[in-house]
Amino acid sequence: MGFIFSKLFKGLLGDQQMRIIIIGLDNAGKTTILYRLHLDEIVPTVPTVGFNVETVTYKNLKFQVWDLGGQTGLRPYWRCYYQDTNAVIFVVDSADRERIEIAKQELELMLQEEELKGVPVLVLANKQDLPNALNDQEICNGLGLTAIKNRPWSLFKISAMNGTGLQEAFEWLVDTLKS
Ligand SMILES: Nc1nc2c(ncn2[C@@H]2O[C@H](COP(=O)(O)OP(=O)(O)OP(=O)(O)O)[C@@H](O)[C@H]2O)c(=O)[nH]1
Ligand SMILES: [Mg+2]
Repeated sequence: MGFIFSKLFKGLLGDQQMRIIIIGLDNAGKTTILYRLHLDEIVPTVPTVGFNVETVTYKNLKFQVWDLGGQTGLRPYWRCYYQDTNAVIFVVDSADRERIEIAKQELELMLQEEELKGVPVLVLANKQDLPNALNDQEICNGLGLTAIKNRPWSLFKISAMNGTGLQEAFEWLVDTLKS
């Protein structure tokens, strides 16, 4: 009985690969975040054309994490990756004050997608190490986050560059996916 239970438990948690996609405007820091999660390292990046995908293991859970290119011409292709997605990480460059409205529009488009109905969204306000970074209240207002009622969501201030906040944010996501 115990063995069966432990196998079942492992099947539910240990062997299951959750699919996560990371989206957001170009230069937000998505690829930097992916490799922070995967290797706990800063890797030099170039703008992503297409995607990067890595398996991230955290607390006995395996995540297949897809990092999608965020340049204007690539954003229409995000929806090609939405099927069977368990969670979305939406990354914002907190110092990019000029484009917060564009980020909001892209977020809204994503939230309307039928394939992502009810899927949790983790919003990462990245680049908090920069002096002119918007704070969480400003990001929350800028993206209109309080209007999101039909899914779990949360906002975390992070810096992929120095690693602050990312673990706490990912912890929220894991707890949300487990519950
Ligand atoms: N200061 C600072 N710079 C960062 C941070 N995260 C990423 N960057 C830098 O921002 C630039 C863009 O990072 P990427 O990870 O390539 O951005 P991206 O969102 O993947 O961009 P696309 O692939 O074009 O969509 C790089 O020069 C990173 O080193 C951060 O937390 N702080
Ligand atoms: Mg990239």
